[in-house]
Amino acid sequence: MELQLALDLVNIPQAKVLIKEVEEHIDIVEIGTPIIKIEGLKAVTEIKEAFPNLQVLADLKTMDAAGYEVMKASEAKADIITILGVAEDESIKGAVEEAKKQGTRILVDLIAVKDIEKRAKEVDALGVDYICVHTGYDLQAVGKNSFEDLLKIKSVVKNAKTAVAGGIKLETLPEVVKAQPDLVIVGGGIANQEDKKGVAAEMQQMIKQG
Ligand SMILES: O=C([C@H](O)CO)[C@H](O)[C@H](O)COP(=O)(O)O
Repeated sequence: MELQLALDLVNIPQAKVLIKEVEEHIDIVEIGTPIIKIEGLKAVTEIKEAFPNLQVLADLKTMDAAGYEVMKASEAKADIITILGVAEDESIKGAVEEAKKQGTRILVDLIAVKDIEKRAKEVDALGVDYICVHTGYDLQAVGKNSFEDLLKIKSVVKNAKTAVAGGIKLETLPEVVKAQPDLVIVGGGIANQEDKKGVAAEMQQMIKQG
């Protein structure tokens, strides 16, 4: 099981300060969709160059022109790139094909997918690397989480690694760890805490104990 820190509501200099504080306790750093929209793919390049030992995920949430976007994010030094599960199969196939050429990996984000099990099975057959259940900020705001969805995909996904994101905190992490995803994605649960390093260290320990 790996820990990914998601950074969404910061700029590049703020991201660097935050990563420095917790880098020894995380495996992957996510350059979130809002950062990429505001700063561009140079955010991915700058973070990878500053932290070469961390894997960097570019949260593009690609919906179309997938091969092209994966090519550009790979050239910007991303290790993992996200595409939406609601995208067409052709887009997901294009993303997988380009990632193979570039030596990068694809994470499918199932945000807004209605039939989670059906779509997880379909994208698993398309050869993606990770399949992620995700309750976005706007559904978290009305009290939803992804824990049941994680159990659903764990029962059908055969090839890809499973991932979970959306409002995970230190208090809810034990429930997540019990379901044994391959990747746990935490944004505000670390980034918005006073003692970021302490929280990341505790999370890392829980994840390692599995
Ligand atoms: O992907 C995300 C969201 O859609 C905003 O871009 C977040 O990175 C993801 O939800 C993890 O962040 P938290 O929910 O704060 O843990």
